[in-house]
Amino acid sequence: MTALHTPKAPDIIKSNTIKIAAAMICNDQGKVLLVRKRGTSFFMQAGGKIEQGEDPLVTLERELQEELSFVIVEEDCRYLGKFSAKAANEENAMVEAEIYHIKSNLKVTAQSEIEQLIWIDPRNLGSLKVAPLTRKLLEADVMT
Ligand SMILES: Nc1nc2c([nH]c(=O)n2[C@H]2C[C@H](O)[C@@H](COP(=O)(O)OP(=O)(O)OP(=O)(O)O)O2)c(=O)[nH]1
Repeated sequence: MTALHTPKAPDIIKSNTIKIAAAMICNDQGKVLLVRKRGTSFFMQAGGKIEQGEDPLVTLERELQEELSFVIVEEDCRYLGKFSAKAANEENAMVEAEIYHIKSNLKVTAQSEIEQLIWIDPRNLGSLKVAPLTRKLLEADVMT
């Protein structure tokens, strides 16, 4: 009889990695836009899952359009890099994110799956419930 293979921690992490593209949208006052998706409690960056073989910027364009009716202006958008953290809304999963910095002073409105959006001061998160990836990026001050 063959023994059942019990996955070790790194296997679990590898098989439960959610790949996303997300935006760090900042305005001239140094505020950052965060969203809270319907039925969830964490505030996070707008964005979503990258489809198989998709260019992350194409993912981000689609997600920002869907979530905020926001159209990316190429010269205001800068790739910051790939970052990972524990996933916010799922047990035992990691999120691996392609992060883009976007400068914008446009008034945005929550669409479809977005229940709430807020502009926050990244130096003063207070007791706000912020997703681990977003907290990591804000604390690392990746925008500067
Ligand atoms: N957009 C986004 N998702 C994040 C962040 N941090 C984090 O853990 N996640 C997690 C939450 C979800 O488990 C997953 C994103 O899934 P989603 O459901 O929002 O993406 P989506 O709109 O493409 O989803 P779908 O309904 O089309 O499947 O990544 C973040 O900062 N931004």
